[in-house]
Amino acid sequence: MQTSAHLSGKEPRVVLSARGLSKSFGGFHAVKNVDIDVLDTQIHALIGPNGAGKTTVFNLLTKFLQPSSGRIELLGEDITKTAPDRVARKGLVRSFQISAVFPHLSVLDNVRVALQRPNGLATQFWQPLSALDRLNEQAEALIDRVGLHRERDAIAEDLSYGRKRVLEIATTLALDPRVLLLDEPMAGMGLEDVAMVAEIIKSVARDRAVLMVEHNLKIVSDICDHITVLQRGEILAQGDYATVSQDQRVRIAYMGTEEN
Ligand SMILES: Nc1ncnc2c1ncn2[C@@H]1O[C@H](COP(=O)(O)OP(=O)(O)OP(=O)(O)O)[C@@H](O)[C@H]1O
Repeated sequence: MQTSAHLSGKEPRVVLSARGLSKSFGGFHAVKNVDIDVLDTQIHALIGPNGAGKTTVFNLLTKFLQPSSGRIELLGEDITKTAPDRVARKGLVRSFQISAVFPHLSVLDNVRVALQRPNGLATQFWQPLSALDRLNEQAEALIDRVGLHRERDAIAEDLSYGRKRVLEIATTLALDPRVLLLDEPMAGMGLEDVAMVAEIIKSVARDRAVLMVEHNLKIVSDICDHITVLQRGEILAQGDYATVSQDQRVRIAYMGTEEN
């Protein structure tokens, strides 16, 4: 796939990297010696069978878990020992599950509340929602960007599952992350919502990096520039889809067959 950076002839730079990342739970090595580079303007997929260590890698990168060993850098800065809230403020943001959306607020109000944070209004949460009116223009632009304009005034809990996930992505984008981590963003969606979210992810990756855990290989092949395959906590293969899908070890480990 041609990213905007490729088209402009500029090599995308590494914005998030890990070296020798490992995590043990008791004597069990859930993640072993993982090296990963996430590049700006690229969509990077983390795939692998159940229990491969994908969620643990996400938790390590966002510092929800402290690594047993290894080093993590965000925008060239060592964040190995940085607390998760500071990592988020530095621009590495994970899209949370639907619980992050306020169910009784409208789509517009959810986005306006999310926009408070980058605008330094976080301590004014107790004020009436009308205090957020100056964020309306920005909120409308974000709502348009993710294609929720028709649902602008709908109450979040009345949205379909797919639209709730889109709203969740919008509230995460309100923080303007440099690196966006998405955990199975299309899980449980119908085909129409999958196609829409794929387009949203491609669009948001034009000016940031996206790292996503994804089980659906069709989605991975359609939108991801780079793929890291994990198995039993270790990297089995890395590269573009053509490279990893031709790898015999990936075929056996991930698909359980050398065929296809
Ligand atoms: N807190 C924990 N304590 C003990 N073992 C854990 C813990 N968290 C994860 N594990 C184990 O580490 C391994 C990797 O789990 P992880 O959830 O990272 O895999 P995954 O690739 O995300 O799997 P799935 O696709 O099923 O979500 C699994 O064997 C899991 O049981």
